[in-house]
Amino acid sequence: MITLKGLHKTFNAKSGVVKAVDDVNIEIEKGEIFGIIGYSGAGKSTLIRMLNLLERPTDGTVSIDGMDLSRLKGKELRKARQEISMVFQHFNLLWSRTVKENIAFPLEIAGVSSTERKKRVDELVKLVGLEGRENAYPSQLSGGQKQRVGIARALANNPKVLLCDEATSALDPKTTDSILDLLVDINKQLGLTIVLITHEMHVIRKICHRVAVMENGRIVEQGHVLEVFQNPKEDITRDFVNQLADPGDIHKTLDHLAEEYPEGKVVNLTFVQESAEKPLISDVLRKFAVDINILQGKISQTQEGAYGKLSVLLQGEEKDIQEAIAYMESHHVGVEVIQNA
Ligand SMILES: Nc1ncnc2c1ncn2[C@@H]1O[C@H](COP(=O)(O)OP(=O)(O)OP(=O)(O)O)[C@@H](O)[C@H]1O
Repeated sequence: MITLKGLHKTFNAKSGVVKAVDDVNIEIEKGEIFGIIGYSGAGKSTLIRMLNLLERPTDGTVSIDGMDLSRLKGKELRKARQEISMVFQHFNLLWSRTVKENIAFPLEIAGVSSTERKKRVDELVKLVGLEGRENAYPSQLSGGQKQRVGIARALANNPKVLLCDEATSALDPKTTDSILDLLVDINKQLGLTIVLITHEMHVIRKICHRVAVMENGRIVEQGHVLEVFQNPKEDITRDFVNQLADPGDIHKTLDHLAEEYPEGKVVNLTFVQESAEKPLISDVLRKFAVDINILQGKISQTQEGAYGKLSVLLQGEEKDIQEAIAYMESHHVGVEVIQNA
């Protein structure tokens, strides 16, 4: 549905030429939630702004449903843009307008009659869960409610694509989750294609079907979320995946264990889908002469199934440990020896 081909954007800054986006090629399917993750300065904002031509590519094409946006100008471009809406990190609401007046704004611009507008605003208020707050001003709303207004406004003209520019970065974790749940609901109910940019792997884990990792303007890795989580190829991707493990004091624990059990092996196990739901640890304990000490673990859901990470200390003869590791690998569990004491 969305095809980005050979996309480049260079800026002539005072400090010299900046390649903000460098040869990006992505194909996004209809109805999919596609996430682009990267650190600050990676080029995410520039890339997402090229999807609705807020930023014009220096080179390459952006096509939506086969239509090359980069060729459109004036009226045609404005019309095409109605199909590609955007939600912003800092909401970008009109502070002197109430919730319903903010949501009605894009309908006014599109020339929708006042009766139709009222009907549509009522639907949207319900859709985003803002009943009872219609007449409030943005300053009277919580961050999550403000973003709900932003989402309702973005959906007003029935777009085909919703672009989310760090839509939850200004929100606390609980509110972030409620907004992410809302985006999943909308994606399912309306079959809307969602493209989001973020620096948080939690956002990718919770709602995306596929992910692209961006570094220095380039997409260095992309794929289905669970595949990328289980088998990250690039160092930067591994760093992002490790955000999910919440290591806390794990390094201190590892040092301590290394001293106490010099014959042990600390390993990170990664489980996805079915392997996350099987009693693998008890199987290993039954079949092999090893002891397992669980150091930390977490299991969470993605759009495509369960994803679990477990750090354990394996103790026993080297041969038995190796056999246990081979057994786990043969059951589609990722095994990474993180410390060879
Ligand atoms: N209008 C501009 N003029 C000059 N340089 C720019 C411009 N916009 C972006 N850049 C540069 O392009 C690079 C990518 O910026 P971009 O904002 O797209 O990254 P990002 O991944 O979205 O980071 P952040 O989350 O911090 O916004 C940076 O080096 C930035 O300084």
